[in-house]
Order: sequence, then structure tokens, then C-alpha cells
Amino acid sequence: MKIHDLSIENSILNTFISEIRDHKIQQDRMRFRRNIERIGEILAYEMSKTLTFEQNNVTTPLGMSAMQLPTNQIVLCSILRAGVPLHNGLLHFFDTAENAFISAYRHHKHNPESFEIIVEYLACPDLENKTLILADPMLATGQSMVATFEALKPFGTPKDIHLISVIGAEEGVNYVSKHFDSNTHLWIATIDKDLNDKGYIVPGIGDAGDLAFGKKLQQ
Ligand SMILES: O=P(O)(O)OC[C@H]1O[C@H](OP(=O)(O)OP(=O)(O)O)[C@H](O)[C@@H]1O
Ligand SMILES: O=c1cc[nH]c(=O)[nH]1
Ligand SMILES: [Mg+2]
Repeated sequence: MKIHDLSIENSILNTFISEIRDHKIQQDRMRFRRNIERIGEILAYEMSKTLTFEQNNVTTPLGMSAMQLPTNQIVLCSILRAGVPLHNGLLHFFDTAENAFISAYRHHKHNPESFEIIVEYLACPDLENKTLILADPMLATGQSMVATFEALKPFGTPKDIHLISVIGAEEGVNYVSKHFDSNTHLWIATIDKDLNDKGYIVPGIGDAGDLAFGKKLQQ
């Protein structure tokens, strides 16, 4: 897997990440969602540099401009629910993308330490020969990303696959590397060292879904 960790270079992205991490600022739900969207926009821009481009002639009021424009048929798939603001940020740049949504949540069977990923809802277009972007702001154990990818397989074989995430744990990044083809790209805003015994990224941000939309009752 080709890992593009945007935190290796300082940019305004650091400000947005620091705000979603900060235990006080992150309580402002609207700001939290908007910061995830803004990070999605930056990740979309970086990822767009690897698309396939073709020359198009654009007629201006004063003449003709030869422009290289992307030709990829993009399918943007996000994992509910924390994926929604990231999805919106990506969609701000990929105007004509088709969209897929999948639900994946952690089901704690016996105790908070052990869980399985439940995939229930899935709406997806044909993926054959398209550019699949799989987006989830948190890459903790990596199990949701891999379970989602398995569930998408009956919808066709994409030409290329890009995973997009905001914060990952080293363990989750290693886990997805093992399950995706070596041509897969991972675009990630930053990578933290640890996972705690409940599978939360440390220092991370806490629960992205709860921060964006409010606490949910455990099922
Ligand atoms: O890498 P993993 O260990 O699989 O963890 C990451 C998943 O956990 C979060 O979802 P969560 O289960 O909290 O659902 P939510 O979006 O409804 O809050 C997050 O949005 C990812 O989907
Ligand atoms: O740290 C984590 C891990 C999984 N899901 C989250 O929202 N946060
Ligand atoms: Mg959650």
C-alpha cells in the first residue's frame, strides 16, 4: 500500500487537526464537522494529483484554453456515521462522483474490549473499472475499512482504490496494508502511535461519530 501521511509536512492542516483533537474545541459540534469537511477537502486535493488527466479545450470569452482535466469515474464510499462530514468534504471537490454508503459499527458482545463489526446497510453503484474512494475519518484497528471492502466486492472490480482517513493508529494502518493490494493508496492526515484496550486511537480525538452527531446508546 502507498501511504501518503500529510502530517510529514507542516501546513494549515495542522490547525484543523489540533482543533478536532482539543478536548474543549471539539465539543463545538458544528466546528468539529466543518473541520472534518475541511480536512476532507485537503485530502481530496492531494489525492487528485494522482488521477488520470486528458487535454480538453475550454472556450473562454476571449479564446481557447487547453486544459488537463481528470477523466476518472469516481465512486465515493463512506462508512456511516462518522464518515458523513468527511464524505461531504470530498464531495465538495469531486462534483460528479457517484456515491455509496455503508453502515459499519462496533458491536460489543460481552465487554467493552471485544467487538465485531456489523455491516447492515449498503447502497452502491457499479464499481467496475472505476476509481473507488473509501472514506472513514478513523482508522483504528482497521477492521471497519476491511469489512467494508469485503462487502463491496460483489459490486465490481475498481480500476484503482484510494483509502481516505483523518487519523489512523499505526496498528490499523498495518492491518489495512495487509488486506489491500499494494497499488492501493492511503491518504491520511496524521497517524498516532497507540490504540487503547477499547480500540480507541491514542491520543486521537475520542469518538468521531459522537463528536459529530452526539452520543449514541450502545447496542
Ligand atoms: O478501525 P476500526 O477499529 O474499525 O474503527 C474505526 C471505526 O470506528 C468508528 O465508527 P463507530 O463504530 O464508532 O461508529 P459511528 O460512526 O456510528 O460512531 C469510525 O468511524 C470507524 O468506522
Ligand atoms: O479512536 C477511535 C476509534 C474508533 N472510532 C472512533 O471514533 N475513534
Ligand atoms: Mg463511533
